[in-house]
Amino acid sequence: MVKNIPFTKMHGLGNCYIYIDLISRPLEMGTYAETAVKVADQNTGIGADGMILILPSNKADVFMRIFNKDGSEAKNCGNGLRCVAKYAFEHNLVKEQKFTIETLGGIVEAEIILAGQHVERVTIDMGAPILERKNIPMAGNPVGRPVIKESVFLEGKGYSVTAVSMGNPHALFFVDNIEEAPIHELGPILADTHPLFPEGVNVGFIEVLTDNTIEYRVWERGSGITQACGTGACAAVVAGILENRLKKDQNITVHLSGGDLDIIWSSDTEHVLMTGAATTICEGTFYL
Ligand SMILES: N[C@H](CCC[C@H](N)C(=O)O)C(=O)O
Repeated sequence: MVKNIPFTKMHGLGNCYIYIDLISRPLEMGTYAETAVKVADQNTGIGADGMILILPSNKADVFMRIFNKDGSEAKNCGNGLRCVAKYAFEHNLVKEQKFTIETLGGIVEAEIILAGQHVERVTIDMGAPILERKNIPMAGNPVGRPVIKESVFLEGKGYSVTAVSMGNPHALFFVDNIEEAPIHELGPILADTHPLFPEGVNVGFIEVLTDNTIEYRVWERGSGITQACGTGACAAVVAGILENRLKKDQNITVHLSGGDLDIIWSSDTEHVLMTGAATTICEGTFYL
């Protein structure tokens, strides 16, 4: 029996997902991973980088679950959090401009920034980055230490990598020219099945432009190259600070293919704050 599933397609700087509100309209959808693959397909589905579910939570105001294009579930999604926040506020799932969102990677705080009555931007307090090797997770030793500018040998070439988790894993490579970043060489081999990252990894490349602006590009675990990655932008700023290329407590503008994010790593709280746009593209019904 075909099921009609209402959805909202939204994007954060071009990183688009199919959002399904299971608070306003609880419904049985079968396996989420299979549905994510189906709706994300640009030929036989709606077309997106994945699917995001908005669910009730008993720990926060709402619960976000995020599935990549390949059906794999991630523990966090920065662009998704800003869009969930916008959706929840605009659909009266929350009453205040500040509220909490549960993710599999922990609970974050969202703050809606209004322009008149319009939700223009959203700030997410992403919490503290996770730096211990074993918690990225990344293979090798010492398990209890951060991975900063570690030499790795991949596909016959030497690279220097810093690893950061924002609830989901990121491998960060600094390059002199973002246009020449080896994204097609390293993305496919590292993102999903490399033994160095037992749960896969989002592969990010950064060019530092000034002491408060960087360019960032990404090959995402489970989705490939996307226009933007919010957790990746946060991880890139953290890696830049760990490598003494950027400074804490300073707003860093991250230029992504789809637009800019403002990121600060606060030394007071050790939390990373991410601010940026969230945009609704369309609403509709798909048939499952
Ligand atoms: N591909 C990521 C999830 C989506 C993250 C990204 N789209 C963001 O905005 O943070 C992973 O498997 O960890």
